[in-house]
Amino acid sequence: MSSLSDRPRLAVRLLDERLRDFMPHYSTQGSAGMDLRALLDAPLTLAPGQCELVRTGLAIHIADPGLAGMILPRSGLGHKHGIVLGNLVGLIDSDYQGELMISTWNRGNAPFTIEPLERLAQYVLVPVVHAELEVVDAFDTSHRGADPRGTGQRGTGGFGSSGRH
Ligand SMILES: O=c1ccn([C@H]2C[C@H](O)[C@@H](COP(=O)(O)OP(=O)(O)OP(=O)(O)O)O2)c(=O)[nH]1
Ligand SMILES: [Mg+2]
Repeated sequence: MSSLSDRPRLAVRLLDERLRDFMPHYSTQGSAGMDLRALLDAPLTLAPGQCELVRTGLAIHIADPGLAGMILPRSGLGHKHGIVLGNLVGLIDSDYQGELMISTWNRGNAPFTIEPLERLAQYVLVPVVHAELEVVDAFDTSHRGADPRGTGQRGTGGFGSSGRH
């Protein structure tokens, strides 16, 4: 487990004073994400199929290109109420300095009301590796991997090429 001092320190701007009492945090020692709250002045009802961009009131400048942020749905809202993300996953660039916005989509079949400052989604910090693309004429043939039972070849097979069972 990383000690507090080992953790990357991210600069955060609070774009609304209400956030001062509602800073995102890891709710347990093992939490992967910090919940993001809906910065709303009044309850927002999303009709089935409706998608709205919801403010968080937070700008987080990650700065380190070896890191990125991800905005992910909360499983309870997604599974029980159909409240997920209009972009499915939000990817936050390390050089983004704007407000974190949550594209909130009611994919369910009943209206759902989001309350001001309700925890709406979660923010996960992830490592990123930048690649250099090198153009080649052909690839060495690829195999399924180190598993000795994996006798087949992958090659260009995909999209279910290995069957279902
Ligand atoms: O759910 C999201 C997704 C993105 N962003 C912000 C941060 C991110 O760094 C920026 C751009 O996101 P992305 O690259 O996914 O969107 P784009 O449509 O490619 O926009 P751009 O042309 O600005 O890159 O928008 C959010 O606030 N919430
Ligand atoms: Mg982009």
